[in-house]
Amino acid sequence: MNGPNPILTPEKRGEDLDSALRPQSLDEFTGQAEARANLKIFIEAAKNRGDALDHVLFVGPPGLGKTTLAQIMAKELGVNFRSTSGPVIAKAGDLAALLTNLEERDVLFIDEIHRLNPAVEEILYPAMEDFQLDLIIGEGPAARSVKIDLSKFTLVAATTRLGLLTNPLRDRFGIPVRLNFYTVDELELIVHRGARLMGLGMTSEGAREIARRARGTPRIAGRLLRRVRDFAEVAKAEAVTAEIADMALTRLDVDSMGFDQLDRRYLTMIATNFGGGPVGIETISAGLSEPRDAIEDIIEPYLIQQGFIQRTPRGRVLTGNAWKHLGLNPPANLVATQFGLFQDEE
Ligand SMILES: Nc1ncnc2c1ncn2[C@@H]1O[C@H](COP(=O)(O)OP(=O)(O)OP(=O)(O)O)[C@@H](O)[C@H]1O
Ligand SMILES: [Mg+2]
Repeated sequence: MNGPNPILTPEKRGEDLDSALRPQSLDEFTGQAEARANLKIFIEAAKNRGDALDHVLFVGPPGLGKTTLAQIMAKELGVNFRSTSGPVIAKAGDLAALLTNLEERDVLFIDEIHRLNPAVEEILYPAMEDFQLDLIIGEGPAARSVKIDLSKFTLVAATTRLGLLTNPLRDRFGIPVRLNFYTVDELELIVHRGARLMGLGMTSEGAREIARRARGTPRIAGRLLRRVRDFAEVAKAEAVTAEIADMALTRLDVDSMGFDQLDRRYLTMIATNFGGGPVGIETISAGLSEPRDAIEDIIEPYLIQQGFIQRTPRGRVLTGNAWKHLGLNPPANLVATQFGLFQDEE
């Protein structure tokens, strides 16, 4: 198999599957403590003032809970939740239709806002700032501009790539929120909660094993949990033990670090074809036959966070951790610099 394993990628596929485990309130939401604490205060304050919450931008890798938090915010604010995504809004008129249908203080969620068409983005600026639409009606000499007042709404947007947002758009969000990979402890709680909701027996060791191998991502934890449940059921086990979890995850090709086949192909290719790097992203993309976006959005953030690769101006470089994990010998110059052999020899 060449492409990413659908169970293991943090990309959203079969979102309906995920939604059963989706937390429904800020208190039910595990992890992201800082973001949660801040949001709680801003929501409380907006509610007390009877005002719309300032616009919120969620930034972070796929599957960390951006959509979930956006839904929770509408619930906690007690307002309607309307949802769309950047690539779906083809023309300015599509966005205008959405905006004019919003009620006072509603939440409009725009996923993948970095993929908004520039003509659409133009009409979003005055909508966000002055709650007004500036529309051009008609074409040529008959064209005229009209202004339409909008309800005071809250735009909640999500992106995996802050760097792809234009500055004027980025500046219009009063509340930027960065989501980080979850700790193993947090994922363990999420696995326990998921197991409880599924009516599945779970030992702490079993939950820990799944949590350790979920790539810091609740969406992956949820998917691994479902597959582990299948194994547990077939084995007629009362509860998921570390052994059952390990057996299931090993079968799914999730290694001890939680890396899947694609992660390992990425690391192995840089090691064996490029001597550990530096190697450019385009070269990696061609070598793996995977789009550059997918590599930058899905594979690399976790490898960087775990200290397996570094992004340098000249390209990606494997660290000592990566060589060790692959069971390969790093080239001599890396040994010298990263393992501090020169100092040792003195
Ligand atoms: N803190 C959490 N606690 C428990 N489950 C969570 C948490 N965050 C996310 N999840 C689970 O992970 C799934 C994915 O979350 P969500 O769809 O919100 O991610 P996302 O950041 O919007 O991803 P994408 O960038 O791909 O849109 C949810 O369906 C939910 O079941
Ligand atoms: Mg989402």
